[in-house]
Formats: sequence, C-alpha cells, structure tokens
Amino acid sequence: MNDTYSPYFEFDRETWALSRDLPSLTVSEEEFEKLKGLNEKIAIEEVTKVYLPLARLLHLYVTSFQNFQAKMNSFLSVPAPKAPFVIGIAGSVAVGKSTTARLLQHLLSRWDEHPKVDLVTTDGFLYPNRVLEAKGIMNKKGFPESYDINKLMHFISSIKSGEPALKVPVYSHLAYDVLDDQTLHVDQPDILILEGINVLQVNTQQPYFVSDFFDFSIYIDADEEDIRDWYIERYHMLRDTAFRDPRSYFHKYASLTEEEAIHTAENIWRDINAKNLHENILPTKERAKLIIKKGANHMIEQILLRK
Ligand SMILES: Nc1ncnc2c1ncn2[C@@H]1O[C@H](COP(=O)(O)OP(=O)(O)OP(=O)(O)O)[C@@H](O)[C@H]1O
Ligand SMILES: CC(C)(CO)[C@@H](O)C(=O)NCCC(=O)O
Repeated sequence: MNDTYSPYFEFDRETWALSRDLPSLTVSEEEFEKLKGLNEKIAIEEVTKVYLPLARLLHLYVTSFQNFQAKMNSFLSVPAPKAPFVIGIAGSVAVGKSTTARLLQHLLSRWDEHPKVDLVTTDGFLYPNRVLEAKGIMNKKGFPESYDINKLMHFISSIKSGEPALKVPVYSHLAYDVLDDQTLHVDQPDILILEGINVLQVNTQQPYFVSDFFDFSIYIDADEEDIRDWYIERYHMLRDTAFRDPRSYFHKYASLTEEEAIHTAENIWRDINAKNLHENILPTKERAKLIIKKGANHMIEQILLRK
C-alpha cells in the first residue's frame, strides 16, 4: 500500500516492538505480578512488546514538554504553576481503556522525571442516576448529555493551571452510580491520565473542549464484534461476582438464567453502548495522536502515530 500521504506512521506489532532501542526497559517478575493485579489476563509479552515501547515514547514527549515549559515560563516571565502533562485515552465502553490507562500509569511512574502519575476517569463526571432519571435519560448513560461537562471542563482547566489539591468525583460500576461519599484527590501530578469514552468529543455549544487541554491522546480501537464479546464476557464475570452483592444495582440480574443474562447484556450493548459507539465515540477516532488497534485476544495488532 502506498501510504506516502497518510497522516500516520504505521507500525504492526512486530515492527513496533523491534524497531525500538530499549536495552534498559524490562519488567521484573515482581513487577509483572503487580501488573497482573491490574488485570490478571495481561500477557507479559504484551507488556514488553507494546506497552513498554509506548511508555518510552510517552516519556520522550513528557520530558520535552517539561523542558519546553521551563524555557517558556522564563521567556514569558510568568509565575510557573506546576501543570501536568495530560494524556487523554478514548474508545468504546469495554474496549480496555481502564486496563491500558492503569498499565501506562504504572509504567510511566518508573521514571525519575515524572514519578507522580494520576489517573482520572470521566465516569465520575456522569450525572448521578437521580439526575439522569429526572432528565429521562437513564438509557443514555455514557452519551454526551449524561455528563456534567461544565464540571469536567472546570477540573481539566484547573489542573492545567496548576491548581493543587483538587477533588474528583468517583463512579462505581457496582453501585452503577456516582458515589456521594467518596472523592479522589489529585494534587499536582507530573502526568495526568484522563480516561473516558467522551474525552475527544467536541461540543459545538462550547468554545473549548476537554481535548484542548491534552498534550497527547490515545484512541483504543477494535472490531465492534470483539468489543461486544468483551462487554458480554465482562457482564458475565460481574454477574458471577459483583452482581451477587445486594448493594449492586444489577443484583436483580444475578438470579437470571445463563440464557437470560446473555440476552440482557446483548440488549444493553445494542441499545446503549453500540449506539453510543457509532454516534459519538467512533467519529472521534481520527482526533487522537495515537490509535491502538486490538485483535480478538486483546493483543495489539497495529499502532498509528500521527506524523
Ligand atoms: N490487555 C488486556 N488483556 C486482556 N484482557 C483485557 C485487556 N484489556 C482489557 N481486558 C478485558 O476487557 C474488558 C474491558 O476492559 P476495561 O474494563 O479495561 O474496559 P474500559 O474500556 O475501561 O470499559 P468501560 O468504559 O466500560 O469502563 C475487561 O473484561 C478486561 O478484563
Ligand atoms: C459508565 C459507562 C458510561 C462508561 O464507562 C459505561 O460503563 C456504562 O455504564 N454504560 C451504560 C450502559 C451499560 O450499563 O453498560
């Protein structure tokens, strides 16, 4: 294929892993065990071949950002509040954003230049269920109108202005709601990873978008049938674990037969998440600096980096 005019550098799995000069980047057995704590399905090969080179690439971006910030602040003679390097991670529900974000958080914190890496998910900025119910949009959870976008914009602009000690709302998949008794503290990290289905969306009613505050952005992509399978698999796993908890919003589904459960998950996927993917998430793919394409087994098959 002639890709002379493609806006991307394209790598397949092997060229991405092999073309990097990474003698000092390894993962010890002990560290891999820790990574397994993030997701026990992670393969070590995936970490060494894909995520470590990606972390190394991001490290280059972060350190050049830090150097540039220092020069810029002295050039402008302005007070220099500590603004983090912000990485946005977008993609469908259940494509694996949280897992990738946690892996990168862990790997990026190994460098002395940026040991403090915080992770925030936009789920916390969803309106609480009672508000979604009052607005009649409970079946639109994850759609642009289900988020308190002003609150999210306020957070991202504050952190980029170097404001310390910010509090971020927390969402629980177990409660299926924003928790009113918990917040996450974000206090001047070196890097902030902001993960969520909506982070690359543009709202024509607003002068600024969340992504205006990004220094780097990643879109996680996969074939829709694969994502659907992962969603249904995760639903099953939750059914065997979290849904059994009487506090779970989905407790009522724990007693469904296997067949009924599959049917319920398929319907939620089709009526809410697939629709949201087509209408609001997929159209943002090309806005990302980096696109990661996963295969059926979660292995990354292709990486596209904007030139
Ligand atoms: N690298 C990976 N290797 C193996 N399994 C993975 C990997 N990444 C994600 N998964 C599995 O895919 C499913 C979805 O992952 P995850 O919860 O990270 O997705 P998400 O995009 O954050 O979803 P949501 O937007 O709904 O919160 C989970 O069952 C997870 O265990
Ligand atoms: C919280 C979101 C929107 C995003 O992570 C998603 O996981 C979700 O709950 N979607 C609504 C439909 C569903 O229950 O899967």
